[in-house]
Amino acid sequence: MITLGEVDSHRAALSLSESQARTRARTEAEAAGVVATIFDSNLPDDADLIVDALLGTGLNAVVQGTFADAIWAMNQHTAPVFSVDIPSGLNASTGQIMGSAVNAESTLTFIGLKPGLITCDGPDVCGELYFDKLALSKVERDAVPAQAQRVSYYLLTQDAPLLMPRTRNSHKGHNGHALLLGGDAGLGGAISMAADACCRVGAGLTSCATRPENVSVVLARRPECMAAGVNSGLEVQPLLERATVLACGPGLGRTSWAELLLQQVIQSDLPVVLDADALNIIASPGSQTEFSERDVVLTPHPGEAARLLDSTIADVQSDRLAAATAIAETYHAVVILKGHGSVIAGPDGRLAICTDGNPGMGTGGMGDVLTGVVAGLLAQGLSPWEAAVRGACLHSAAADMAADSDGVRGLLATDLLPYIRQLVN
Ligand SMILES: NC(=O)C1=CN([C@@H]2O[C@H](COP(=O)(O)OP(=O)(O)OC[C@H]3O[C@@H](n4cnc5c(N)ncnc54)[C@H](OP(=O)(O)O)[C@@H]3O)[C@@H](O)[C@H]2O)[C@@H](O)CC1
Ligand SMILES: Nc1ncnc2c1ncn2[C@@H]1O[C@H](COP(=O)(O)OP(=O)(O)O)[C@@H](O)[C@H]1O
Repeated sequence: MITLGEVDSHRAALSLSESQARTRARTEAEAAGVVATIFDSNLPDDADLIVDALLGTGLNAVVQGTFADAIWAMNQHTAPVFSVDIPSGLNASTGQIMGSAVNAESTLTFIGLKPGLITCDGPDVCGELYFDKLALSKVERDAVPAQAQRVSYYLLTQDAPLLMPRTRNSHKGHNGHALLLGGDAGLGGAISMAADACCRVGAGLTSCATRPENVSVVLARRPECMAAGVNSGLEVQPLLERATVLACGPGLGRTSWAELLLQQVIQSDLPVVLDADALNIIASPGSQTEFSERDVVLTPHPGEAARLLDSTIADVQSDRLAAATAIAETYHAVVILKGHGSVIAGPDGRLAICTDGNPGMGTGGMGDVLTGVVAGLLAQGLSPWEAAVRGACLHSAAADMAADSDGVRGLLATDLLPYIRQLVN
């Protein structure tokens, strides 16, 4: 770990402007023994550490000119780069690289953890992240309102377990009955994985409504799950009457069969998780656009989020917090905007960013497992916000454990299941 003391003793400074603040910074650096030179496209070959204090949290435009040259030079140099507050070129609010950004070995950020450090491209460029609240008092720090709460499985379980222990006298009826709907032709795996995850997170009973040809797929994978083949809304009705929580979307497809199932789900007043094609269908013109009287969790990936907002994936990724908030407000639902640094947004404006997870999760079926996890947590009585925050962290932390055990590449959605079970206990 690089400490500030070590940094002070190294010769590394860039001087690009003569503004008052920079002049003062340079004066103080020189007083501390730093040799200041005008940047001329080259950095000293013999530097053994580069301190990047070039651009800060106010950056809101693409990096150009000498600044871009300096970032390029730092990234080409063999010495490790230590970024002060934020890697230059990274947008502190959104985590977007503004044209180019420093690839830091480590970043020491001050006073507050900037959302851009933990979502989108932030984790890729900030390296090891350290935090210092400086010498500010709590009153001074509280004067800078936090944009979002950082959440992780570790942080959530520091003082209490993720889920309350069960009473000895509890039975399956106390742990909820989740009904999962989806699994069009050829997509039976999606609903089957969601159901398995729902069972493993601890739902008392798990049922599926799927295409008749997928019933055997679900039962072969998880005989504890009850699977019904459905062709019409009438066949869904009795299943809805037995359920306490719904989830709809994994492998649902976009046929009239899918619309028929979703219609039954929308008409119910049970708590619900909507994912994948259920989101694509509600995003289409003339569909249901808000759920103000109901407990609803929407779990879009950036592609689905773009459809919900009638926007583009690039727009969603350019400000993930704003996109998640816009969906939460429009649909009056809790939203998990998936991807690295999943953003959880509530219709009341609450925001959290999950810092668990790894790129091994970029494989088909991972989101289907998350749907089952969140449904299983709702079934056990968590509020939509708690189910979304705890579900996202539990899912990603399980993926981290699986990746720690056998590596990132080749990680499969079903590899998470034994770890999910460990983490809920
Ligand atoms: N075994 C099974 O049965 C499985 C069944 N499945 C079922 O298949 C159905 C179709 O689902 P789907 O998500 O593959 O299709 P779709 O909504 O068009 O999304 C793709 C678009 O989204 C984007 N995108 C995604 N993530 C992103 C990110 N992090 N960051 C940025 N962009 C991201 C991506 O953008 P790109 O970057 O590629 O342009 C692409 O355009 C659905 O019912 C599902 O349940 C799957 O679950 C797999 C296993
Ligand atoms: N690089 C990454 N880092 C952390 N989490 C990731 C990463 N890539 C994907 N994920 C997670 O994996 C899941 C993928 O969901 P989704 O795209 O809906 O998959 P699918 O539709 O195949 O089931 C989400 O929970 C997402 O947050």
